[in-house]
Amino acid sequence: MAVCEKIVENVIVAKNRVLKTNQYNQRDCCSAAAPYNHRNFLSFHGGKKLSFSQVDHCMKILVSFDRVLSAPSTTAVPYLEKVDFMKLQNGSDIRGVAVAGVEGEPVTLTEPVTEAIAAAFSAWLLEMKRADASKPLRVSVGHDSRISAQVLQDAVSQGIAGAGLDVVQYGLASTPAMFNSTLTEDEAFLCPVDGAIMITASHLPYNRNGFKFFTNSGGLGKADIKIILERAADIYKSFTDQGLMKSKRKASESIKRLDYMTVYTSDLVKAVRKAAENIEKPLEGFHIVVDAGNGAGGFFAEKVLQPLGAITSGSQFLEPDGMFPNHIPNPEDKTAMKSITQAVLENKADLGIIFDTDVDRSAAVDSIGHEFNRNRLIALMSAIVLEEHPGTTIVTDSVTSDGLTTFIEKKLGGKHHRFKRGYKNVIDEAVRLGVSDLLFNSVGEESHLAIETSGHGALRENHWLDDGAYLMVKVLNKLASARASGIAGGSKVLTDLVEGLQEPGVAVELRLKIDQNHPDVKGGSFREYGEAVLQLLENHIESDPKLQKAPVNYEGVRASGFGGWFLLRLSLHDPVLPLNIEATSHEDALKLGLAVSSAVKEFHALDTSALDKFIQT
Ligand SMILES: O=P(O)(O)OC[C@H]1O[C@H](O)[C@H](O)[C@@H](O)[C@@H]1O
Repeated sequence: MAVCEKIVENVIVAKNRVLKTNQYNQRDCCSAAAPYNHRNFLSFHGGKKLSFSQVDHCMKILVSFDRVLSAPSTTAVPYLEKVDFMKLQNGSDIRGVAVAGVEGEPVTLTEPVTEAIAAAFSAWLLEMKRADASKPLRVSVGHDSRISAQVLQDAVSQGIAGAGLDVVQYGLASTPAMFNSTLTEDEAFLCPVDGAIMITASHLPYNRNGFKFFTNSGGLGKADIKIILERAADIYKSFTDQGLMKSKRKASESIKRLDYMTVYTSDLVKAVRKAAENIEKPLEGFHIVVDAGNGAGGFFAEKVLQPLGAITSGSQFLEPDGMFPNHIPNPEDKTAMKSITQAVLENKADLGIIFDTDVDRSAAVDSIGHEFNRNRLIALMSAIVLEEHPGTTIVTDSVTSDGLTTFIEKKLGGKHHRFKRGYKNVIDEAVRLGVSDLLFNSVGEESHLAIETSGHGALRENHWLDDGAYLMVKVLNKLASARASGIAGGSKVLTDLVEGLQEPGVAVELRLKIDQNHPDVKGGSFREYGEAVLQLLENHIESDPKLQKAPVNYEGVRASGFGGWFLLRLSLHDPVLPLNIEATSHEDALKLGLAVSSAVKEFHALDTSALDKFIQT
């Protein structure tokens, strides 16, 4: 165990160095949170995974070390570090670094920060629901498979309990299940809850984490997240040792734990059975492999597919592992798609299904290895939805292909509304189209599907819930109903649905970074700088007869030419201008790349190396 002694020594040195921030954890070393922090830290100390017995041995030493250090103070908490809460906003989510050890990425999502955010959400919820004191509001808390999940779950629970609300912990859960818990009517499961918090950073690396918030009206938007973070900053400043201990005590006395995923998964099972005229096992005999990428989606094989009769052997990476040792859990990721495709082919399966870490994104693979992700997933879902709702509008993100528009409009008879990037933007737009209320600036246009190339998708029939698992339920319904009506051939029915979709020979996304420290940007914002780049590009297009500006476009600059198109836009979150290019041939894609390159060359704070490299190949 010499290795443990060395590690413990390192941990103690590290803990001493960061004692100021760590005192939060050491207020009560006997709580569940303190040893868990160590387990978390130890398990991944130095980037190497230790065995369970090594971790246990180190834990014993460290817990006694904590006993010596912990001496609860009754004064204010001067050791809490200054935090820029607004930097934690990531569109309609909150994201930060929750695990130390990656160079240049200091921890921003500490436990006190997390507790303050949860307390701020609780205060926001109390106002929204205009709650009276007679019946405390309930908030459900779930998490994905990240290694920081337990620590943050404890801190979130303390924030909620400290604000006087009831906490219901679901443990490992999916993001859509958390939203669903605000809609489920089942008092035995303490549902519906008034608010839900999902602890996740989706497909981001292991050291990150974050929060998504829901009420029965859906996920919170940007404006509400801003309000919550502003309030969290005030709460954080006013923390006292006594107050923090009180919230911890309240949480330990009042937390309830429930297996809500059983309710959610049985809803999915019921949805497939209902579509199959109440056959108990409509997927009997189908061989379907699932790839959960070691995220939270492993439940789909055992709790959805198997009860429906499917064979799931060959499914992979179902067990949660927050280090994501096999591939990034993200259907947009090429390696991830290659992995599930290989699993389908090796197992001679009928279908493959892949999820991201928190199961709000998904994709599929047919029996011969064709991928249904990005434009092909949208085409497939559009075909399914347009059979049910002829003529309906399909709302998608901005990076969808021209071929998809032709497919939806000419082959399927629907309308393609290409909107902005961002799943929340896409869903909100689909809702806005359908609401017949002038106040919402509605156009009274029917839409049943809002979907992104990222694999996020929401259906009107499912409360506009952004749910990768429900998208796959629709795919399963199609498989089952085709067989019930005598069509053999397994997933060929799906492949046939997307026949005629024109696919580009070349499709790339190049991400051009804006250097915020460059003298050209200093003093201004990267957004302003990015807007200036886009403006100049637009002027270039107008003076170039070989390029045509897209007549309708909601973000960035999109133009057609050379048998293809490009879109340059500002990233939703980062100081980056993502450039998407699609063309029939590599030469044409290069011409499009060159057009962008020559337009933006004067912008010295824009790192065009990815584009330069593309052009040179
Ligand atoms: O604008 P980008 O940096 O390309 O990021 C855009 C993406 O950000 C997040 O991952 C959201 O979950 C996606 O809905 C969105 O499409």
